[in-house]
Amino acid sequence: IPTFLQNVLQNGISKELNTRELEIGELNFLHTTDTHGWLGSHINQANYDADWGDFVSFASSFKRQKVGKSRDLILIDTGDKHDGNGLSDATVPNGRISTEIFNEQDYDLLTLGNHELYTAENTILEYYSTALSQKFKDAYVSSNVEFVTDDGDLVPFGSKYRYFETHNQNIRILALSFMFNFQRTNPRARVSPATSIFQQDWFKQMVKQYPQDKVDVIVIFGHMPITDPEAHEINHVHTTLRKLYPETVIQYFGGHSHIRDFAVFDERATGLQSGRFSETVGFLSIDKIKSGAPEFKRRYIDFGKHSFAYHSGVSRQTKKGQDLSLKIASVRQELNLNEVIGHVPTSYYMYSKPITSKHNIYNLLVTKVLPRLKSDQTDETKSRFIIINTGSIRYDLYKGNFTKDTEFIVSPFPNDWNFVEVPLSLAEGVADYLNEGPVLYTSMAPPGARSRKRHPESCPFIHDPKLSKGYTTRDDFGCDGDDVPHNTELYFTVPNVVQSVELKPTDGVNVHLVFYSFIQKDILKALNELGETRLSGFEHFTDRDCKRYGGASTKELLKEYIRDGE
Ligand SMILES: Nc1nc2c(ncn2[C@@H]2O[C@H](COP(=O)(O)O)[C@@H](O)[C@H]2O)c(=O)[nH]1
Ligand SMILES: [Zn+2]
Ligand SMILES: [Zn+2]
Repeated sequence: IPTFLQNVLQNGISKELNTRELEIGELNFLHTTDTHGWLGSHINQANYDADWGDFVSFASSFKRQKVGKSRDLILIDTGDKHDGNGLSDATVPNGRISTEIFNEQDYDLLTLGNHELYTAENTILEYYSTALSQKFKDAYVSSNVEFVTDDGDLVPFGSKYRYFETHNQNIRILALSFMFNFQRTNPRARVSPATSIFQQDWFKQMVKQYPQDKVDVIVIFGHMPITDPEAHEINHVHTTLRKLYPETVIQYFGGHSHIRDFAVFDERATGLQSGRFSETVGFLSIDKIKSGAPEFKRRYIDFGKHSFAYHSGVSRQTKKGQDLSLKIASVRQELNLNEVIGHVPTSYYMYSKPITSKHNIYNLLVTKVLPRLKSDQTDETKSRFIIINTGSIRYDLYKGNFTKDTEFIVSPFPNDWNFVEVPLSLAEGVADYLNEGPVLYTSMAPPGARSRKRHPESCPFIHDPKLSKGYTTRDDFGCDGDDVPHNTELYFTVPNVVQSVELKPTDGVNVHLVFYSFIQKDILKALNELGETRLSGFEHFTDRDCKRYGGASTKELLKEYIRDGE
């Protein structure tokens, strides 16, 4: 048999033989988060070859074939539904068409992420098209985010909580949803710190109406990391809830940090997080709910046709799923997402290669792409430092066609360039300051860059020719969470910012410090802290000193670089 066929046979068979089962219990959950517009599958990664039509088919077939009528299933999503893929970002406003596709999934509980809060148009779209929709008006919960109406009134963003009984076993569920303490909302929304809601009247009333003896499971789902080494927000929430409901099973579903994660909070409470970009469907089951000794099982399902067929026992799509896949394909055509702009000669990675490697995407940007930036506002005779936050890059750049979709996938944010003229002695210290100092105002690194180090020991290194690269997740239950075993991928740490430096033989001592408007507050903070320690009689820089630099976005510069070839 030809080698390629041997590989397919081996891989296919080994995948079947090695796929870890879902341990179905009394109460079961499927969870997605941080999908960021990835509803059309991953063309460059076979592990994740399912689209949203496949996922809609899977949920329905899994519920019918595996969960059945004697047990219950709850579908949950925890936000961040655009910014990162052409299907969402190539429309105005972004998410206009992808929201309709996303909402075809029959979620029982859903909420928003911080990416629904950066711009007013996204917030308004999310509120009216999903939170208030006929389909989701009972399912949409946000306990600490409020919407600002046209008249300036603050109203709940969906329901503050949801109390319901499951369809088959009448398990009594009390659901609340929290956004992390996100402080960059646009004027059409307000986020209150999660723990502040415990003092609010509606919450006290809810506890009175639904005390412990009226609730079997509390579900806390939201755009908040399950593991939060810096702020411990979810742990503070758990401490208060456990005081109010000392015996009740509490199940958390988190998001935002883009990792597969599972945490044990206590003997009756666990938390699950299900990755990013439709690479994962999180599965969780709870058994012996009323026994006082509940049993939790978790699984991270590769968002792929093999996994969906394996776990549901059905390989054919439902009619609804099939129609949705056809719609996704036609929307991709309509938006020209397959239009080839150039060819990427080799892959460039965010995490899998060290920042010094020419196969690291940040290395590519600072050495080849950012120096192409041309200002349309000022001269370029001065030396210049161009600083970007690494979180502005969202995905590896794979060898092969660079399409219109690739632009949005790799660098979706608009990112205007600003600059400030500063002494060289300050400019040369800013990047190190931002990389070594505390997180100032903006989380600048890519999501998940910090959380990967949660468990000091990682899982045993796997390198098996029969397996493909993919997630090998270590969590509080160990290293068997992923449904398909994969070869270990290396992860190298990513700094908060990277910079390109162009020193020119000019007589002046001042240089141009160029940066994204998105991180202006952090840049000014760094400059002023450095100025105070390094320069006597130093006067603080302010927003007034920052000017528009103009020029093409990183997305445009990268496209031009690829189109022009090496
Ligand atoms: N340069 C920019 N970076 C941005 C922008 N919006 C977000 N980000 C970065 O993304 C992550 C947060 O992503 P999430 O999916 O986990 O919410 C964070 O690192 C931000 O720095 C932007 O407009 N420009
Ligand atoms: Zn996200
Ligand atoms: Zn987020």
